Amino acid sequence: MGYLVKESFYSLQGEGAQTGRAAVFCRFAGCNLWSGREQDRAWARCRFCDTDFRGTDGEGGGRYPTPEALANHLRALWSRAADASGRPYVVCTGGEPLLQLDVPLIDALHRQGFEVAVETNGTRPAPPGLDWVCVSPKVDAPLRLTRGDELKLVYPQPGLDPERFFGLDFRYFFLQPLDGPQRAHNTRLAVAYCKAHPHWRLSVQTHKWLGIP
Ligand SMILES: C[S@@+](CC[C@H](N)C(=O)[O-])C[C@H]1O[C@@H](n2cnc3c(N)ncnc32)[C@H](O)[C@@H]1O
Ligand SMILES: Nc1nc2[nH]cc(C(=O)O)c2c(=O)[nH]1
Ligand code: SF4
Ligand SMILES: [Mg+2]
Repeated sequence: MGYLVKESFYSLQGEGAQTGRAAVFCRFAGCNLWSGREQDRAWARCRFCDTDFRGTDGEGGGRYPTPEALANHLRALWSRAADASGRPYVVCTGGEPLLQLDVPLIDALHRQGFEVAVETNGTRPAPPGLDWVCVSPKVDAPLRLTRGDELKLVYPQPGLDPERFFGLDFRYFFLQPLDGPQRAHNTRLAVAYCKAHPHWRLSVQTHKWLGIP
């Protein structure tokens, strides 16, 4: 079967606690909360997605038949651009990466020297061995992954009170303004929330401002 990847690229982590860090991004195809088709968005369980994750037609996308094939490809993206001064860092995202990311792939990425991060909606348990886990809960989906490094909540989500998450086992708690037509308004709401509840920090999607992938 192999791993279905929409695209892969080298950039800077734009969001959360690792913002500004050089990273290879591996965007897996497919998600369990939305088909990725615009005509399905209105009744999807996650309706605000800012990402095209359908198919394998993006740059560096494709079907990678083995863990080694994908890990080698991602390491080549790193080595082509980075010197030896920093630890190779890969961010597995999507779509929903935990539909595909498994222990053999994590092991292959570690053998290539990578620190392995994941961006997940938290509806599936995480395989062991991940070095950085970012969970981004969605109001209409069950949260099964209740520990990790950062919890990054898109805000606001009507019916979802951030304080519901605050007892969970994470090192950082971020609010990320919901991007879309109301982004400016949502950013003001998130800023106000972080000022009133200082255990929350603001996560700005810096790559969108910088115009980088
Ligand atoms: C495209 S998702 C892929 C990973 C995973 N499926 C998830 O939802 O966490 C990557 C990150 O972008 C966030 N995101 C998606 N759409 C967004 C939007 N319209 N505004 C702000 N953040 C958004 C997600 O919540 C998640 O933290
Ligand atoms: N630069 C950059 N940082 C990111 N952090 C999370 C991303 C994602 O789409 O999961 C993302 C992305 O697409 N680009
Ligand atoms: S769970 Fe993540 S990838 Fe899936 S639709 Fe929502 S934001 Fe997009
Ligand atoms: Mg993104």
